[in-house]
Formats: sequence, structure tokens, C-alpha cells
Amino acid sequence: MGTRCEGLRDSLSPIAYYEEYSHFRLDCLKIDDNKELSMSANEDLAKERARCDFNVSEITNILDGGIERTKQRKKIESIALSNGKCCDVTPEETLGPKERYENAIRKSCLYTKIVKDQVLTLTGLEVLGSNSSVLRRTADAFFKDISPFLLHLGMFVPTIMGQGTPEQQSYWLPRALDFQIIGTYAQTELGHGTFIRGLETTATYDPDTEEFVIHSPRLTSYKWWAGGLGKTSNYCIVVAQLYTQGKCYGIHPFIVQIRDEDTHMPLPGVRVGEIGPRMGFNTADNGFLGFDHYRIPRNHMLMKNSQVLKDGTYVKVASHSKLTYGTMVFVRVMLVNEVAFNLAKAATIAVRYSAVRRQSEKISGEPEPQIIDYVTQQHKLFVCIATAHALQLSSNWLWKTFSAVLADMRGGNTENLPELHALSSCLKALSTSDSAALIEQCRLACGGHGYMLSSNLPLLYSFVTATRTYEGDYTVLLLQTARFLIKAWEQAESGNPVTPTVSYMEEAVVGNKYKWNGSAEGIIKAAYYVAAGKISSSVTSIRKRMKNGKAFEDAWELTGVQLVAAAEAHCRAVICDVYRKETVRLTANSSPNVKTVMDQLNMLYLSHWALERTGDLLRYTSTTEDDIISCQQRYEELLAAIRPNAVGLVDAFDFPDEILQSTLGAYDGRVYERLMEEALKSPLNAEPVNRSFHQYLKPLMQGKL
Ligand SMILES: CCCCC/C=C\C/C=C\C/C=C\C/C=C\C/C=C\CCCCC(=O)SCCNC(=O)CCNC(=O)[C@H](O)C(C)(C)COP(=O)(O)OP(=O)(O)OC[C@H]1O[C@@H](n2cnc3c(N)ncnc32)[C@H](O)[C@@H]1OP(=O)(O)O
Ligand SMILES: Cc1cc2nc3c(=O)[nH]c(=O)nc-3n(C[C@H](O)[C@H](O)[C@H](O)COP(=O)(O)OP(=O)(O)OC[C@H]3O[C@@H](n4cnc5c(N)ncnc54)[C@H](O)[C@@H]3O)c2cc1C
Repeated sequence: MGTRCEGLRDSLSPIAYYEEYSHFRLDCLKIDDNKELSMSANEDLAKERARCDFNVSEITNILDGGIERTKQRKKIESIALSNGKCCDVTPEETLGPKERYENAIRKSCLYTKIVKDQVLTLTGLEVLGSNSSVLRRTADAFFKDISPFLLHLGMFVPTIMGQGTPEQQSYWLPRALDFQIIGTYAQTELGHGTFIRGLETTATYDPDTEEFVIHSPRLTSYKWWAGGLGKTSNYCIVVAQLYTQGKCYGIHPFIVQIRDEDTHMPLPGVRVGEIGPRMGFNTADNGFLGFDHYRIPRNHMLMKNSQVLKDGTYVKVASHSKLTYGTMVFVRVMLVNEVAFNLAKAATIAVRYSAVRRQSEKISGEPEPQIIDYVTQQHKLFVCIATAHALQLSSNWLWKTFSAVLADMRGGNTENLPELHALSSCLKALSTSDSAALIEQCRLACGGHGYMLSSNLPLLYSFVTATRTYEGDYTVLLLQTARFLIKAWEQAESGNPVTPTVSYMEEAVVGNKYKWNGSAEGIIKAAYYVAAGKISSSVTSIRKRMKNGKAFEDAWELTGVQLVAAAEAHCRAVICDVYRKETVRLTANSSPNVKTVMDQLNMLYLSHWALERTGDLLRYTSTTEDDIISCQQRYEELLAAIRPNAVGLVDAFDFPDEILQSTLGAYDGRVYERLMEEALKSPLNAEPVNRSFHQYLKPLMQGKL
């Protein structure tokens, strides 16, 4: 058997090698009868499920948005998952970079075909609307890392929809939706990501040929980062500075073909490639792109918001200057849902594992407890479940707000765009930051096994931590929200009406201190008073600095730390408020035990954040030390109350094992068996002796090196 293992790698391609190797790996390690690897489900998990006192599917339906939506999701999931070919023969993380990418393309094509042939016939174009989150979720059964097609569906198609004229949409969308072309969104450059007015790629109109000349004048103007750009896409949205009739009109989006549709070779004048290994996203071929006076037809400029006529005349169509930023706002809204989903996955893995894992002794000589019975473990984990709920419900609410503002804008009314921008910016910032931190908390809660890639927690973290940066960095987006808050504060001070999400300012500007009461509504009101206090302090600092001779821009910059904290506090209050109201609304007709457990989770979230911000409460409200002590006591009571339902709560997220892809989090709790099964798939276990022994170790050990 050893001989077969040793010779194999040399005679087969890497993927064929792994496929072949997976059939005899157990032989190689001489665990040939599988005796030690029990197939029966873990008893502790079974007991946890038996003691859960609420109807799990009721909460699943609430999170899905109703029983019909749960049915629809399950139907789509079962179509996709019943196609066994989605499974990897060998774990994707053990492949080299090229094989990983090729495997990701294979799986993306397979998944796309399933969606086109079987899901679209079921849902029609609904698949792009309310079912897109189901498609996104189901895709995780195919990819542990990221599909190279994510940007095609996530940004290329939405940009055409949001920025193209009806004629442009009718030309490009059918081709894109049918995957006849694959695109991405190339905005960021080597030199600029945040400050998009500073982008350097130029699109200069030539009226003689009715073309734009796309050019990258210097290294820093090279497009950098776009997902799927390096090898997959043949088209992309390029965001470039528009020049016509000798004048620059700022950044605009263009559809640019970069590769031949038949040979896939980069077209003359286009330089494209992949940017190299990254912390995550390693299957998404993030790329670079440069242009050498590359010509595209005039009508490849996306012209819904502004146009360049044949003679070069520039015409502004849109009623708001920032509508070209629309795709970013859309994706920020989508990302809140995206990270809620990923956090729910991490919580499921860590809670199930904590019910299976036993460690240490609470009382000497007694059986080792399940680690979930340590109150410190509950403290780490239950806030993750609660936050996943808070973000899921906030994301649904944000989506409704987004849709309403979009409908207004279709009628020419952009009045509510600044509030939407402020909300989507801060919710994107906080949800991604909280989720990344809590996924890491879940990993740490799983001890050493959480560090295994097969737990899926490291990959979840590396994916989600990037969301804090892309589509607008955390700090930068909170500063955008702060601009809106400071203006709103000034309006409230002068007695003018303010928009709904900042209406708390009208009461707070008077200067009263809020008296704490420990109810949910009381904690939320206190959170708003903390936000108001921080906004007020920022305003005072800016004014003081200006009084001392600073220009507004300098005073703003020097107050940046306070402004970010104010925007964070505002957003936290909004999340607490929305989470509370949505919980009450959605459980109005639920069974009593569902109502109770949803209320407990909600109170846990509110108490958690009150305790995290005791300094702020003491400073900006009339909260006393005794109030904090009773809040702490309530928090600890909630941990104990939630404990028996913890496994039921994560089961309610309803992730099939294929989507979780975790040795620690599978439904049956066969943690140790799965860890061993995955270990045996490691390429290093394909041979009893690695060739480096003969090449290096043996000579070293025998003093012959
Ligand atoms: C087969 C397998 C398939 C699997 C998939 C299955 C299904 C998929 C379906 C769905 C996918 C689901 C989810 C995920 C989707 C996609 C995500 C995946 C990956 C994404 C990868 C990342 C992509 C990117 O990162 S693209 C690049 C993004 N870049 C940024 O975000 C840049 C950030 N910078 C900015 O936004 C701006 O520069 C700025 C910081 C806002 C500053 O802009 P500036 O013009 O300088 O403005 P200024 O500060 O001066 O402000 C002036 C004024 O304008 C207001 N303003 C600013 N922005 C906006 C806006 N967007 N809207 C409205 N108003 C805005 C600003 O507040 C000022 O107002 P005022 O003067 O104060 O009143
Ligand atoms: C995994 C991944 C995928 C991506 N995919 C795409 C893609 O598909 N298409 C695309 O176009 N782009 C993509 N990007 C790029 C991404 O959008 C940018 O990286 C992001 O917008 C941040 O910009 P930056 O890298 O220029 O950071 P910088 O702006 O250089 O930020 C560096 C630091 O400076 C701080 N800073 C910057 N400006 C200010 C300010 N005004 N005030 C205070 N602090 C400031 C930031 O807070 C941060 O701490 C991707 C990035 C990643 C990581």
C-alpha cells in the first residue's frame, strides 16, 4: 500500500491525485475497518434538543420572514443540495492556489446551472429579489471560501440595473443574467479606495469616433481588488474620471470589455491579472487592471444619471449628485444581511460544539461538565445568537427603508437619500465590525479545535473581517453618518423638524438627563440619550476649536475620535430600538414559549450593551451604580434562563450540514469522528513516509547532510 501512495502524486494531476487518494486514505493509515469512528449521533446534543421548551420551527419561520418563505427556502435548498456533485472530494483548503481557483470555477458553473435550470423555473426573476439571500446562503454548500461569480451577481448586475438606461438594461441584463458574459466592479485603485473623487483612471470622450478612451496614467491608477477580475470576468464596470470637451465631470461608471468572448484572451490595450494571496477571498481571483488608451463605444457609459451626447455635450439627468454611488449603498444594505447570516453560522457551530465538549471539573470528582454549562461560556456565546437576531431583523428593516427611498427616487424625490446614506453607512459599519469580533469570539470559545480550518470558523472570520473594510471602511462610514448627525443636531437646536431616525434629538437638545429604568424601552431610551450626549459633546468640541481659530475642516478632523464614537452610539441605539420593536411585532401571535425566549434574547442584547457602555451611561444619563448592579444581575439571570434553549435556538437558524461545512457544528454532534475523518483527508496522510525524510531528515539524523 505504501508503494501505491508514494508513487501516486508523480503520476496524476493534483485534482486526480486527491480524488484517487480519498479512496484509500484509510488504508494508508491502517485504520481500515473504521471501528473507532462511531456513526451514532452525540447523546448530549439529543438531550439538549429534548429539553428545549419552544417550537423550533416557529422561530425559523420568524427569521425567514414567514412560513411560506421558509417553505420556499427549503425547496430551493433541497434542489441545490440534492445535486451530490457539489461536494468536494477533498477539502478545498488543502488544494494549492491554482487548483482551488479551478475547483471554485467548476463549482460556480455547477451551481449556476442548477439555479438556471431548476431554481429559476421555480421562482422566475424573483430569484434576484426576495430570494437572492436564499441563493447566497445555499451557495455556501458549494464554497467554503468565495465564488468567483459573487461580484457578477452582487455588483455587476446591480450596477447595470441601477445606473443603466432602459435601453442599456435591455441590452446588457439578459446577457449577464444568462451568464453569457461575466462581469465585476472595478472601482478601487492601487492609490485610492476610500476617496473615490481621487480616482485616477480617465475616460476621455472622442467625438470624432464617438468613443471613450480609457487610460491608466500611472501605477497608482491601476484598478486593484475587484473580485473575479483576475481570471474570470470578460467585462467589468470601470469607475473613471469623465473628460469631455476639455472638462472633467468627475467619476462615472462604464461597461468595459476586457477579454475576448471566445478565446478569453485580454484585449489589446488591457493589462489584467490576479493580485496574489490574501487573508481570505482566495478563490475569488481579486484582480488588477490597467488600460493603455483603450477605446470603448460611447453607449458603454452607463447613462441613467448623466449622459454624454454624440457631440460631447455633458447632460446631468439625476436630481442628486451622489446617485452614481448607488451600487455602494445597495451593497451596504445587503451586507448587513450577509454578516447576520455568517454570524448565525458561527454561533451554531460554537453552541453545538459547546454542548458536546466536556472539560474540567466544576466539583472535584464529579463528571466533567459540558462547557456550555460554564457561565463564562454562556457569556461568550449567547450574545452571538442575540446579535445574529438583532442584525437579521435590522437588515430586514433597512431593506424596507431602502426600498421605500428607492421608490421615492424613481418619482424624482431624493429628500430621504441623506438619511438612507447615514443609516446604511453606520449599520454596515457596526454590523460587520460586531460580526467579525463575535465570529472570532466563537472561534476562541471552541478552544484548540476552533483553530482547525475544518471547523470553518477561521474561514468565516477571514471572510467577514474583510466586510469591515470593503464597501467603505468602518471609520470612514461612521464619519459619513456623523456628518448627518451633526447637521441634524443643529437643526434640532434651532427648533426645526428632523427626520424619524434622529427624532430623539428633539427631546435631548433641551439638556435633560435621562433617569434609568431597567425595562427594554428604558434601556433603549438611555442608549438614545448616550448618543445625544456624544453628539452634543462633539458639537461643543468643534465649536470650541473654531472659536479658538480653527477652520471648520480642522476642527472636524481634530474631533474625529468623538465623532466616530457618536455615530457608533447612534447606530447602537437604532439597532436596539429596531430589534425590540421587530421582536414585539413578529412574536405578537407566537406561542407563549417562543415569545418568552425571543424576549429573553432581546433583553440579553440590551443588557449586554448597557453593561458594555456603563461609563457612557454614568456620564450622559442619571444611571447610578445600583442601577448597573441590577442590570448585571438581570444579565446573569438571562444567561441561566436561555441556557436550556441554547441548542434549540441555533437549530432554529436551520442550517443544513452542507451549508455549515463544519466538523464542530454538524447536527449530529459527531465532533471527534468528523475531526478524525477530515484529518485523514490531509494530503500529508496520503503516504506513510514523506519524501523529505529521505531528502533531508535522514541525512541530518545520520550526520550526512
Ligand atoms: C454562482 C455563485 C453565486 C453566489 C452568490 C449568490 C447570490 C449573490 C446575490 C447577492 C449577494 C449578496 C451580498 C453580497 C454582495 C456583494 C458583496 C460582495 C463582495 C463585495 C466586495 C467589495 C466591493 C467593493 O469594495 S467596491 C468599492 C467600494 N468602495 C467604497 O465603498 C468607497 C468608500 N468611499 C465612499 O463611499 C466615498 O468616497 C465617501 C467616503 C462616502 C466620500 O465621498 P465624497 O464624494 O468624497 O463625498 P463627501 O465626503 O465630500 O460628501 C459629500 C456629500 O455627499 C454625501 N454622500 C456621500 N456618499 C453618499 C451616498 N452614497 N449617498 C448619498 N449621499 C452621499 C455626504 O454625506 C456629503 O453630504 P453632506 O455634504 O454632508 O450633506
Ligand atoms: C476582500 C476585499 C475585496 C474587495 N473587493 C473590491 C471590489 O470588488 N471592487 C472594488 O472596487 N474594490 C474592492 N475592494 C476595495 C475596498 O473597497 C477598499 O479596500 C475599501 O474601500 C477601503 O479603501 P482603502 O483600501 O483605500 O483604505 P484606506 O482608505 O487607505 O484606509 C486605510 C486607513 O485610513 C483610514 N482613513 C482613510 N480615509 C480616512 C478619512 N477620511 N478619515 C479618517 N480615516 C481615514 C481608514 O479608516 C483606514 O484605517 C475590496 C477590498 C477587500 C479587502
